[in-house]
Amino acid sequence: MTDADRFMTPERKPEDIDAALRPRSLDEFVGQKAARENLRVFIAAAKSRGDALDHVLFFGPPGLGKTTLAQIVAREMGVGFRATSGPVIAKSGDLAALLTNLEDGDVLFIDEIHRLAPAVEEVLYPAMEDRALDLMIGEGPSARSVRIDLPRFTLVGATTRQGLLTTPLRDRFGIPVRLNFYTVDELERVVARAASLLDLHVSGDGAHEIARRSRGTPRIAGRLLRRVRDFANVAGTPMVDARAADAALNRLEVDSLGLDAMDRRYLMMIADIYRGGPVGVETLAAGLSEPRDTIEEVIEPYLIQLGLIARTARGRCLNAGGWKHLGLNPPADSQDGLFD
Ligand SMILES: Nc1ncnc2c1ncn2[C@@H]1O[C@H](COP(=O)(O)OP(=O)(O)OP(=O)(O)O)[C@@H](O)[C@H]1O
Ligand SMILES: [Mg+2]
Repeated sequence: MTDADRFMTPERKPEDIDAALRPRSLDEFVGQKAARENLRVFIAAAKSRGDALDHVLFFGPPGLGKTTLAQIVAREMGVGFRATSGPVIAKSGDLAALLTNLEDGDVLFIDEIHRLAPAVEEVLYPAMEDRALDLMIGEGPSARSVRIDLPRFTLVGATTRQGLLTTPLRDRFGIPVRLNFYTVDELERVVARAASLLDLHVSGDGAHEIARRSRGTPRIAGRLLRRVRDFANVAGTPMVDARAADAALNRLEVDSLGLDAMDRRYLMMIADIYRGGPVGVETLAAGLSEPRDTIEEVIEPYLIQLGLIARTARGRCLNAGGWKHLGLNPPADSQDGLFD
């Protein structure tokens, strides 16, 4: 199974017709309370000064609302929104063109900002710091550098890999915002809101069931809700309650913790072949035929959040909760159980 086939991956898929469910204001945005309240203050302050908002960096696992918040920032500031992404900007000239075409106050959103080419990144430094562009005119001995002033703008960067950002780039963001996995309560509200937008009747316990199996991720909650709706439509169920949701999610092979077949294969590999670990991530990647990045960015964060596995210096280990979830006992000589 490749990642593209995974139903529970928090990564974007074409079928997530996200736009309809995307909250459009800070008030509609559920969860991430600290981030939301801080943004509200910074936006109000910038507006009262008549200034552009300082540059913002959103980082955290896929599907938690980085792009959504970037759009909200522009809307709340009442400015234009231009979007691009790191790998798309091939040459420094492309970025220069984007920057010079901004209108006063605009938000420039760069998704996957950790994937900017180094030469392109160099252009961003003076742009972010001094609102200026340093261009080289001519070649050889007659070459000279000219400085062009840029309109005021806010750079909003998003990344799932904050650790891969270079220090000079990271330091130029005045407002770094970490997004965390959502609580079940918060996801219940995400599900209820999405259900009403989709005109679907979901009971409180139905929303709870979907929420607790959504891997802490609103994108997955939206996706599960759509699939549950399909089952409900075909079965003619007028109201999705916990039983209907549970039946649909079981058919999708999403287990009681929201783990799918890929997660269980990952856990089983550590349990079965490596007796609970430690085992290196490269070894797991080879064994599962998955890229290391997918394992580290997509599979592991939620398993760690649930306390099923631990990342240690010597490799990945299954915790007592991981053994329990698999319905297995750790081997008698295992060190595990000591650490959780
Ligand atoms: N706080 C929230 N409340 C309600 N819905 C949300 C919230 N955050 C995200 N969503 C929904 O989840 C989906 C994914 O959000 P978004 O695209 O912003 O994630 P992302 O962090 O940018 O993901 P990626 O890293 O893959 O780009 C969207 O459909 C959005 O409607
Ligand atoms: Mg995004």
